[in-house]
Amino acid sequence: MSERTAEPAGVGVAGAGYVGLTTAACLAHLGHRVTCVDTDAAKVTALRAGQVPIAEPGLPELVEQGLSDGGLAFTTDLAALREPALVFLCLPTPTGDRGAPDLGAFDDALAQLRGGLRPGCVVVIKSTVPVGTADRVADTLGVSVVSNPEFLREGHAVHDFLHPDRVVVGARDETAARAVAGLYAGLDAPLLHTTPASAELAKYASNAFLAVKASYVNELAELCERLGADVVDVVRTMGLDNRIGSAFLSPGPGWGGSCLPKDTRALLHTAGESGLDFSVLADAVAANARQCDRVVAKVRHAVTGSAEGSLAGLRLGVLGVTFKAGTDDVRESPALAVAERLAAEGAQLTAYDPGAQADLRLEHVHLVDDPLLVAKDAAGIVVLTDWPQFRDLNWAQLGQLAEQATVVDARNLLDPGELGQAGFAYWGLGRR
Ligand SMILES: NC(=O)C1=CN([C@@H]2O[C@H](COP(=O)(O)OP(=O)(O)OC[C@H]3O[C@@H](n4cnc5c(N)ncnc54)[C@H](O)[C@@H]3O)[C@@H](O)[C@H]2O)C=CC1
Ligand SMILES: O=C(O)[C@H]1O[C@H](OP(=O)(O)OP(=O)(O)OC[C@H]2O[C@@H](n3ccc(=O)[nH]c3=O)[C@H](O)[C@@H]2O)[C@H](O)[C@@H](O)[C@@H]1O
Repeated sequence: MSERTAEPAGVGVAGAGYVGLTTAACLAHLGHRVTCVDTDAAKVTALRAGQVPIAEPGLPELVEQGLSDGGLAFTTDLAALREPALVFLCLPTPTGDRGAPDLGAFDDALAQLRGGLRPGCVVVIKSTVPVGTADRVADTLGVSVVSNPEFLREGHAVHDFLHPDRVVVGARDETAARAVAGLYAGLDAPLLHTTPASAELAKYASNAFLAVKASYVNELAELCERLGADVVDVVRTMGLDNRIGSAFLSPGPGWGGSCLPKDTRALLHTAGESGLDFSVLADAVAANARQCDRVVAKVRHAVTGSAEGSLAGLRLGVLGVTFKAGTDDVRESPALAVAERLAAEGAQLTAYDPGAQADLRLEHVHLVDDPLLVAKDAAGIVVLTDWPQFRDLNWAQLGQLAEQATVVDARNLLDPGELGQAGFAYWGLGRR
């Protein structure tokens, strides 16, 4: 169903990744005329043919719709951003030196846009960038700049863009703020007008808070194990308190992905530069590294029967390589971090992931397209990503194929009772 409500406006989008492509396709869906520019020629060619290179539900349909009704166009030519009244910057900001974001791609685009934007153009920063960037961009480009950070989750990108919990517009210029807010007029979401600095910091603060929450629950799971409590019951009890909320309370092999790790590093860097020892956040990051160690230790113990056992030469099956369920993204995947450590101890790893891209090749892991192959002759199976499909596998059959029916469920995804009935020794997190 079309959600065209606002006045059509010419919009340019620089970057056609998770955020840029979603922004472009969704704004076209909302009735705006959008030109999306990416320097990756192969990506642009594919997009022009309606091929969406990332796994995001609903995105291919919106791209197809935009291409066919003419509301959405793709190009490699940054000069196409001279015409639109609003230009979104959705460029990558990966980790650079000492945890600070690497703004190389972002600044390259700025250099190309300098002097080439139409008078009165508003530049909108959607990339996650350090506090002060909007003001710097305004000085560089000589136009109004609005900070409008994005909060979508991978795997839910279209849904989250069209149904956001909030839209934040950080601007010094009231007219520019109104122009950006107007783009979202068709959405039912609280709109916050802030300074650019507050909008920029709110983005980092949100991701960092999620990271702290996930690290808290991972440490809590360890405590549950030591005290003989069940973390599933403990977090269910916590989550029913509205002040805490039930989201982001599942223990796992650590939090990863393309954003939480880099954004926590960036915020720690910013805090450090300003002289603040943001120790709560630093501890959450350190706890995340320990979580990988814990899962590796648990696998060692479960599979060899001893905390000091050797994994050398043992075949292990791995379920999940993406950083979470519902995505094809393996950037900073905790599953791969654990796999790499297991491989370093000499284990031979065969992995299955329902979301991994067909051409994905991994250094330490043999990827297969059938979960049964993961179990074959395995000394143990390790669940590292929370794909719900793993619950529905024929575990009795997996148990028969395995040399040793042991499962380490590093996502607490499976039902221990059912696994027991299927003949497995079950090892979860925080629930022994
Ligand atoms: N991935 C996510 O879920 C979210 C990401 N963000 C932030 O959004 C920004 C973009 O992230 P992603 O979309 O994940 O990145 P991505 O890596 O998926 O996409 C970036 C795109 O920009 C293109 N590009 C690089 N340099 C360019 C240039 N000079 N001109 C035009 N295109 C260029 C690349 O070819 C690529 O297609 C980052 O700052 C990230 O922190 C914010 C919220 C969610
Ligand atoms: O800035 C970004 O890029 C985005 O980063 C995260 O989104 P995303 O990276 O898609 O991933 P999440 O769903 O937040 O999961 C992050 C990691 O935490 C882990 N996690 C999450 C929840 C939980 O209870 N336990 C847990 O271990 C996940 O498995 C995953 O490894 C934020 O949730 C988005 O709001 C934000 O826009």
